[in-house]
Amino acid sequence: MACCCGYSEPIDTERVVVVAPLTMAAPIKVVVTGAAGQIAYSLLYQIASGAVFGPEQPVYLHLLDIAPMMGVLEGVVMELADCALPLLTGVLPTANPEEAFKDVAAAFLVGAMPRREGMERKDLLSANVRIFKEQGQALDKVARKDVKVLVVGNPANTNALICSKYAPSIPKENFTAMTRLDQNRAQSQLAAKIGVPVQDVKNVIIWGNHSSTQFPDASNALVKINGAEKPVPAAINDDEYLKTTFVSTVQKRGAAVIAARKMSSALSAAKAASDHMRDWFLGTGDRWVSMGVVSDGSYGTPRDVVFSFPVTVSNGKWKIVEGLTISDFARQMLDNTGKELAEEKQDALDVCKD
Ligand SMILES: NC(=O)C1=CN([C@@H]2O[C@H](COP(=O)(O)OP(=O)(O)OC[C@H]3O[C@@H](n4cnc5c(N)ncnc54)[C@H](O)[C@@H]3O)[C@@H](O)[C@H]2O)C=CC1
Ligand SMILES: O=C([O-])CC(=O)C(=O)O
Repeated sequence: MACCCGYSEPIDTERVVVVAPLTMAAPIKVVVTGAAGQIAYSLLYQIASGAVFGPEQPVYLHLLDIAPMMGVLEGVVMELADCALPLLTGVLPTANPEEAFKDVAAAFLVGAMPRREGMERKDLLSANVRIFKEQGQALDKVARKDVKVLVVGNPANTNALICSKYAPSIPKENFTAMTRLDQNRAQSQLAAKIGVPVQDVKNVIIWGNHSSTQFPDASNALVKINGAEKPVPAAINDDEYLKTTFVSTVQKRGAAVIAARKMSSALSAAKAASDHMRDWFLGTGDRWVSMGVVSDGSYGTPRDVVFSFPVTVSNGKWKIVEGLTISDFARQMLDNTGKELAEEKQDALDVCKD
């Protein structure tokens, strides 16, 4: 029950020095890498404004980038101050991973080279995977053991796997890769096709790799039409579309944005990163979301690669949705993306040997 001064309980002013309203939790430390880059420029505001960890959770932001970007990062720090955000209790800009990861509860690993037109994301592997080896080692040394790590930098699934491998003291379940942008793209395509608001479509799945082999799967998706829930395949009534145009549009959306913008998706990537981490911290209810997680072999997928599955989240723990029927078409798609992930893993391990 709130009392007249706005605090949740009456305060004994003899004993307590109040520096923040008692309804506020203690601040959590959150790191964003690649903090001087494109995605971070949209993401930082979302984190600091309360959209990710909730309107009652203050955050202390650790911003990591490489030494030559410290000047640019200074400008970002100025802008964060100029936002005058009540939940932002402090900012630490740094080029030192061990300083950046110290005691963090959440890590957005964005910093990595983006692809240019004509490249596949796995072409970034040799350049980027070493970053995730080094950052895994730093997380292992200094982060909280319950840190939730979201890898955004490409190739995201394999980078997340490598990061986890080099942070053996942190549970594997705490490392995830972002396929939420693909999920959001898929949901948006389906909503437009059916002619409903995007929030009325749910349970579309992204299986596998955040690459052009991913399988956007609408076979279990539901849509609300005139207040009643209906399977998406019945609402669209065009299996050929769902197996071809829908799949390839989502698979190639990143490349389409690069062709148009000459730079890769950033606004939508930041929104997806916020969605992913918010759902991981605050839960999903019975809604399914897609996350790249270390595979336990569910649905006949290769073990020990970071594979995107449908999950639900409660109490900060994700759980793979079980018992879905896999059609022959889906089987082929899952096998194909799983094979690519197994190959990427081998390539990444070879790079990390040096
Ligand atoms: N998983 C997904 O759905 C998506 C992933 N991406 C990927 O996210 C990554 C970042 O994209 P943008 O922000 O657009 O790139 P950007 O080039 O604008 O920014 C990247 C930043 O990372 C920094 N950086 C490089 N090495 C670093 C290191 N070792 N430690 C810390 N920072 C480092 C760079 O200096 C730069 O400031 C790319 O790999 C891109 O392909 C982009 C969109 C969606
Ligand atoms: O396409 C890219 O390189 C960036 C990305 O991962 C995406 O937009 O999905």
